[in-house]
Amino acid sequence: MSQGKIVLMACGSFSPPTFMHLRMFEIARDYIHSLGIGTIVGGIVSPVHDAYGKKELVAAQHRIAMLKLALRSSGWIKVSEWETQQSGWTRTKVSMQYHQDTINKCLSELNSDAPAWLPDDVLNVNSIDEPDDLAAKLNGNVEDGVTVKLLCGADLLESFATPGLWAEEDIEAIVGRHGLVVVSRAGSDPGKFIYESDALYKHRKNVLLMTNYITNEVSSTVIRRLLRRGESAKYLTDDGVLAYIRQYRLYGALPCVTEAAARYS
Ligand SMILES: Nc1ncnc2c1ncn2[C@@H]1O[C@H](COP(=O)(O)OP(=O)(O)OP(=O)(O)O)[C@@H](O)[C@H]1O
Ligand SMILES: O=C(O)c1ccc[n+]([C@@H]2O[C@H](COP(=O)([O-])O)[C@@H](O)[C@H]2O)c1
Repeated sequence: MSQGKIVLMACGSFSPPTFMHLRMFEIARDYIHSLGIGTIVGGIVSPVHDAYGKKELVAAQHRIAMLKLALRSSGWIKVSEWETQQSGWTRTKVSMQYHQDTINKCLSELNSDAPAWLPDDVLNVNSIDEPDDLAAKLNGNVEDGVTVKLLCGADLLESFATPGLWAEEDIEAIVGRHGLVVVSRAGSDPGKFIYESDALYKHRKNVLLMTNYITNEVSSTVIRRLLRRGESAKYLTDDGVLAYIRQYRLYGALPCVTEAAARYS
């Protein structure tokens, strides 16, 4: 059944962004399209505030600049600076609600200012109703407007069980009111995790699980490790991101030994 217009939102550190962070948007869009369970009208990457205080979290201005470099060829995924501009860390539920409310305000009020993070197609949302959506709307199965769903990897889903990290009522609201789209690695079992959580099990219709069969062990940790050892991180993230890291000397990156050798040989 169609779930109407969807904007996928990924939250995290993105320190630095990897190809996998962005690849998961493409995987999710294809999957949702192929099942005919909604129309993806945009994607938003929302880097966390500096106050989140995770190890090796470089300043938001750098993480935003790197994300923009990595996304310069994307027509549908935008970076939202909103979380990083607040006075402190914002819980994910609050951020999702803010982005959803702002999108729907832009859609309903012709003269409202569109924020820079608004994906281009969102404003065409009323003109791209698909037959399935129209039918579902007529049957009262789909609400007008856009729903922001949380796009995440299985590790973020599993962090829901870390004692004291997420508030129970926030998990309930994120899964119940918005919905989750989880990209997991072959071999991990997020279905079991959902089964074992009362809140997730209750709203399991709102959790879409996708297995990414293309090996995807690339993480920010891996890139940082390679860089501080002076090894090549090429093809794990955008060349522009790597050039930016070197320009601003982030993550203790050493000059890449093999690249330098190739240049002078
Ligand atoms: N290889 C991957 N496959 C699927 N999802 C991923 C992958 N890497 C990161 N993600 C997801 O991207 C989002 C942002 O993650 P985050 O910024 O913590 O990246 P990370 O690479 O895991 O970082 P770090 O290595 O610094 O912990 C999370 O939802 C996370 O689950
Ligand atoms: O909203 C919450 O309660 C909450 C609790 C823990 C983590 N989060 C979010 O989850 C993301 C975790 O990012 P990372 O890099 O630690 O995997 C980051 O965007 C946090 O704001 C959110």
